[in-house]
Amino acid sequence: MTKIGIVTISDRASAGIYEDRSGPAIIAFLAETLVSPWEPVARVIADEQALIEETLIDLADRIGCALICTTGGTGPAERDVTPEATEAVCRKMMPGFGELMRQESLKYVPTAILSRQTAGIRGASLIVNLPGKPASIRQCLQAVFPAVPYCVDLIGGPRLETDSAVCKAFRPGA
Ligand SMILES: Nc1ncnc2c1ncn2[C@@H]1O[C@H](COP(=O)(O)OP(=O)(O)OP(=O)(O)O)[C@@H](O)[C@H]1O
Ligand SMILES: Nc1nc2c(c(=O)[nH]1)N[C@H]1C(S)=C(S)[C@@H](COP(=O)(O)O)O[C@H]1N2
Repeated sequence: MTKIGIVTISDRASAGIYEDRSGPAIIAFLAETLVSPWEPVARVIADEQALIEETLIDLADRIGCALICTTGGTGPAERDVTPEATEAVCRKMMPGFGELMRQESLKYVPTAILSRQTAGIRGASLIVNLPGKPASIRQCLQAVFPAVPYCVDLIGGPRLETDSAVCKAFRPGA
């Protein structure tokens, strides 16, 4: 069964100060979008670079997640280090994901440019950063998801199938 990692990176959600709503929003989006069998592996952690790196490595190398979505820690504040952790564990960066997500987010909030969200490849795992705000999840994933299944194909991951009424995955030549 295809495993998908969901990592909420928030000091306050991980301390129980507020309930994590962004991790569940990622799971809800994937449940609506994917028709091939998959299983979420969710983690809620603090904004600590070493811990983020450890979690991403565990989900990619030990659990074997085809896709890992993070939420939170992408902004300019001192403790926002998710993009640094992502870059540290990835062999290849995929800057187009961040570019498209910021462009799309700008339709909703003028602060979209404050997110340094990016994406990258570690082994056969695609890691995608999302902002922390629960509402940003759908806005960002809807924009990039058409390219996700083909990206996962190209890195040797499992074949992800989407419900074309919700998200039309694009595979060149298919
Ligand atoms: N995982 C989440 N679940 C629910 N609400 C969230 C989550 N992450 C962020 N928010 C909301 O968005 C607001 C702004 O998020 P902010 O960028 O401060 O989050 P963060 O950096 O992920 O969290 P923290 O500062 O606790 O580490 C928060 O005050 C909260 O209302
Ligand atoms: N779609 C969308 N993108 C968004 C936002 C949002 O509400 N919706 N918030 C912005 C804000 S206010 C910040 S500070 C940055 C970084 O958020 P993070 O540190 O929680 O990841 O994401 C930005 N991108």
